[in-house]
Amino acid sequence: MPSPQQSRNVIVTGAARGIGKGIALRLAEDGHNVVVNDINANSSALDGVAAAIRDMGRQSIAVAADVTSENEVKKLVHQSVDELGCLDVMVANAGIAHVESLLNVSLEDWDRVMDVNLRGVFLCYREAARQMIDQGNGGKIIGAASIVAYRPFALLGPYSASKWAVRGLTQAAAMEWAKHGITVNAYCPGIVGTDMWELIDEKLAAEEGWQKGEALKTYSGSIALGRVSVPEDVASYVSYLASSDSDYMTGQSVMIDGGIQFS
Ligand SMILES: NC(=O)C1=CN([C@@H]2O[C@H](COP(=O)(O)OP(=O)(O)OC[C@H]3O[C@@H](n4cnc5c(N)ncnc54)[C@H](O)[C@@H]3O)[C@@H](O)[C@H]2O)C=CC1
Ligand SMILES: CC(=O)C(C)=O
Repeated sequence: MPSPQQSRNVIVTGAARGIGKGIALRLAEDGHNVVVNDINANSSALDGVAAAIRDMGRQSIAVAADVTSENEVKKLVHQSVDELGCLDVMVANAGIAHVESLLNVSLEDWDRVMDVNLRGVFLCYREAARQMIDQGNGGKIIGAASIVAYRPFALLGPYSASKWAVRGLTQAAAMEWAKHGITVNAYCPGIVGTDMWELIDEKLAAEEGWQKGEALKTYSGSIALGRVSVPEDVASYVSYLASSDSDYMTGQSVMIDGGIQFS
């Protein structure tokens, strides 16, 4: 008989909306205390997520921080530990998309995507690991990759490269931190109906001369299970990664895409 899950203290970045919000609410339902983070621009939405978690009887605070800033990520971790007592699980979810032909991608856009999707994940992984190693009880570090970490989408070149790199970073971190009892895994969603896909659809339409909605329809045609994903699909898998049921799993980036990619 499996033992009941113990309550853990968790940080979820990019949690004001979309997949991050879905993960934060699911982990709170699982009985965990959740610090929710997002960049400043989303602070009232973020406050709403923290309030919803407190309404479930868990502890939660909203901490605005830009994951690309070393100082702000350090403060996010310290503030979370001050509030909750320790950190058991880090979910480095924040990410941005950029749709453009590689021939036209500027260095500024390249850097912006890499800064949020790779540097941001690295900073969250590293600061969480430092805290967990100090605590001496292990921990769980979880990052946002994507199916494009296995097979890129054309016109999402820098984004695909950043997610491919998150997969590599996740493997390296798993190798280095296993001796501290820390597992490191990533989730690879497919096509999730969030604001990010609204933007991708709009930009792909502009690049390809398509109608609004056509890109989403075209790409979602390849989903074996026949529907676009919702944040809760991804959150169920992250719930497993945050639980003791996944204790023997590390360094993996697993697709949760309804059957788009088959590796
Ligand atoms: N929507 C999809 O189909 C897929 C999404 N993903 C990944 O899942 C993660 C979440 O995606 P969605 O919820 O769809 O995106 P979203 O765009 O709906 O939400 C992302 C959140 O991250 C926040 N954020 C952006 N930059 C930040 C920064 N510098 N610091 C802190 N927060 C920041 C945004 O304000 C936003 O609230 C991303 O890493 C994304 O790349 C992966 C595969 C598919
Ligand atoms: C946004 C994203 O990662 C995909 C594959 O849609």
